[in-house]
Amino acid sequence: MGHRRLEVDGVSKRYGETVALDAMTFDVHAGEIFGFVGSNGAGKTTTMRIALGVLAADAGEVRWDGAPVTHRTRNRIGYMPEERGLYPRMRAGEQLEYLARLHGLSRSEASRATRQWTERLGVASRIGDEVQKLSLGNQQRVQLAAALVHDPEILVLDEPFSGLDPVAVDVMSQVLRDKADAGVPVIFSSHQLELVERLCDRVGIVRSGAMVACGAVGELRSGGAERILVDAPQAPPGWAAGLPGVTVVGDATGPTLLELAPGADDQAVLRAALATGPVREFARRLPSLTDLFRHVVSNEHTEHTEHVEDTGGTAA
Ligand SMILES: Nc1ncnc2c1ncn2[C@@H]1O[C@H](COP(=O)(O)OP(=O)(O)OP(=O)(O)O)[C@@H](O)[C@H]1O
Repeated sequence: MGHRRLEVDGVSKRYGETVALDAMTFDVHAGEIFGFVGSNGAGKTTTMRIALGVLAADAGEVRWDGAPVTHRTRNRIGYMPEERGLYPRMRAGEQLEYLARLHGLSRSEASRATRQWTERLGVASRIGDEVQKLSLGNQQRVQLAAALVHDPEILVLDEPFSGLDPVAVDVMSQVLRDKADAGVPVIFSSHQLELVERLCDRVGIVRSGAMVACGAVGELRSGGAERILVDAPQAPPGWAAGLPGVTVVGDATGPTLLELAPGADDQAVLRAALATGPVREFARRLPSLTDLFRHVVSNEHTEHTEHVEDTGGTAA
C-alpha cells in the first residue's frame, strides 16, 4: 500500500509549434499532498489532463500503482477541472448524485455521499439551487464535492483554492489532508504559494513544460542560498554593500536581509554590523517558497536571453 504512487514519466505534449510539456517527470505517493506550481502557461493543466486521461500525450506515460492509467483507473480519479465543468441549469444536489451514479454508486449511496460532502463543504443548504445561481465560491465548493462524491483513490485538482474565502480555504485544506491521511495521493495546482508551503508535503515547480525543482518544502527551502537577517539600527544605508560574497536582498528601512555566496564569511558580516553600533538580531533565514519561485522564474529569463544570443551567434 505504501509504495502506491502516481507516476508522470517523461510526458511530452505539443500544440502545433507550442511545446506545452517537455519530458515532464515526477511522482506523487499515496498519502501525500503534492503542490504543483509554475507560471501561467507552464504546463500544469496540460499535465493534469494527461494524468486523468482526457488528453493524450505525444510521448511518455502516466502510471498508477505501476500500471499505465487506463479508462478504469480514470474512473477512480477525482478530478476538479480548471474550466469548471458543472451543468449550470442543473440543481447542485441532483448533479452530484448524477456524477456519483456515473461512477457506479447505487442510488442510496449517491444520495448519502451527496449529503455528506455538501455538509462537509458547507453547501448543504444549496443543494436545491441551480448551479448557475450559486456564488462563484459556492460553485467551487460544489465542484470539489463533485470530485469527491465517488470516493476516489486519487485526487487531481486544478486550482481548487482560487476564489475561496479564508474559511472555505481552511475547510478545503482539511479535506485534502484527511484524504491524504486515508492513503489518497493528492495533487493540486495553485498560485497561492503561502498556502502551498503550509499544506503540501512536497512541491514541484514547473517551468516551460518541465519540472525544475521538486521535493519537500523544507528541503527546497534549505537548498537555496544562505540568507542572514541583520538588525543593526544605527547602521547607515549601504553598510553591507562592499562585503565580499554578500548581496543585499532586502534594503528597506529596518533589518537588512543579506544573501551569502557559498563560502562567504558570516562572522565578517557580524563584525561589520557591530562596527556600526549595536546588533539586535543576527539570524539565518530560509527563503520562502515565493522566493524560490521567483528565482526559478528569473532563471527562465536569463536562459531565454542566452538562448536568443546563441541563435544570433549561429545566424551570424
Ligand atoms: N488547447 C490548446 N491549444 C493550443 N495551445 C494550448 C492548448 N492548451 C494549452 N496550450 C498551451 O500549452 C501551454 C501550457 O498550458 P497549460 O494550460 O498547461 O499551463 P498552466 O501551467 O496550467 O497555466 P495557468 O497557470 O495559466 O493555468 C501554454 O503555452 C498554452 O498556451
